[in-house]
Amino acid sequence: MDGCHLSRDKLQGDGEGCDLKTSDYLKKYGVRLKKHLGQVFLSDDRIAKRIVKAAELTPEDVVVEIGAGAGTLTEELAKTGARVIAYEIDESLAPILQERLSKYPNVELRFEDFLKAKNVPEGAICVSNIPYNITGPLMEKIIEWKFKRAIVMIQKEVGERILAKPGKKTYGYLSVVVQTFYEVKKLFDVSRSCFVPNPEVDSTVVDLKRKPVDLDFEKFKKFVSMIFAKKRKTLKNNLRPFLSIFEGVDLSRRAEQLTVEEIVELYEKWRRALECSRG
Ligand SMILES: C[S@@+](CC[C@H](N)C(=O)[O-])C[C@H]1O[C@@H](n2cnc3c(N)ncnc32)[C@H](O)[C@@H]1O
Repeated sequence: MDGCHLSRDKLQGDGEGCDLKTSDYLKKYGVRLKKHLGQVFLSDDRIAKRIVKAAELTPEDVVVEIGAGAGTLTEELAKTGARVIAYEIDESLAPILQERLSKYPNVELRFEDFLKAKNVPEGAICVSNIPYNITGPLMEKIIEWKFKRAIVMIQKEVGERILAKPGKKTYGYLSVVVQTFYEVKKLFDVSRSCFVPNPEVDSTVVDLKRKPVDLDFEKFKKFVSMIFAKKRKTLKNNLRPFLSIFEGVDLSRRAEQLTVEEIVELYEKWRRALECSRG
């Protein structure tokens, strides 16, 4: 079959058959890909189209893309008419992005590290194929910037952790932190053969919808790290310095057995007690 095979649940590519636009641009500008920046680029714009379709963008929306790469996804976002702010840390990609995107006045390119970005519009929609080597810190940034929705392509195994329910082996810190702030849904898997170069892993596209939750994120992260510090130990063990706060609470379970709501309830108890003790 020519090109990437499209199926309902999984998009597969056959490498050579995929649209070579991305490779052509890289060749034209002599750009060498940087593994340490997680540079695996979509080589099939049908996947970019499918991601953008799922986002249901309108010209009134503000979209933030983390890691524009060679602009395959950015160009599809631009076509929706939404205001697109695309971050890219690697300035050597500027000639490609400028050639591909200069015809779209609704696109703003920001050549900076998204992890250090200061003026990200709060409450925007994030649509990104994110660099896999920094998925954890980027997910935390997505929460901090209060994106109202985030449609992100991530490594399949990380997707499983984000989507995991209590009692599953993959349920842990990342599942709890993300699911506290977002309703999470899997959209579809993408085969490794749809990227240049082919990564060693498959990908998943997940859809995150912001919940009306207002928590002190820094404190919450600290609490969740603490209860998952020794994953196989009970809450009693992990919360040892604070046992007096939890008198009368059953701490015989492990954090991985608790729902997100139960964890938020314990966190609120802990936070209130610490605030009271400080007067
Ligand atoms: C997985 S590639 C995706 C590229 C493109 N969006 C696509 O789908 O083909 C991730 C991109 O993020 C960029 N990147 C890595 N770390 C970054 C950071 N801290 N801030 C902004 N961009 C970053 C990389 O240079 C790379 O271009």
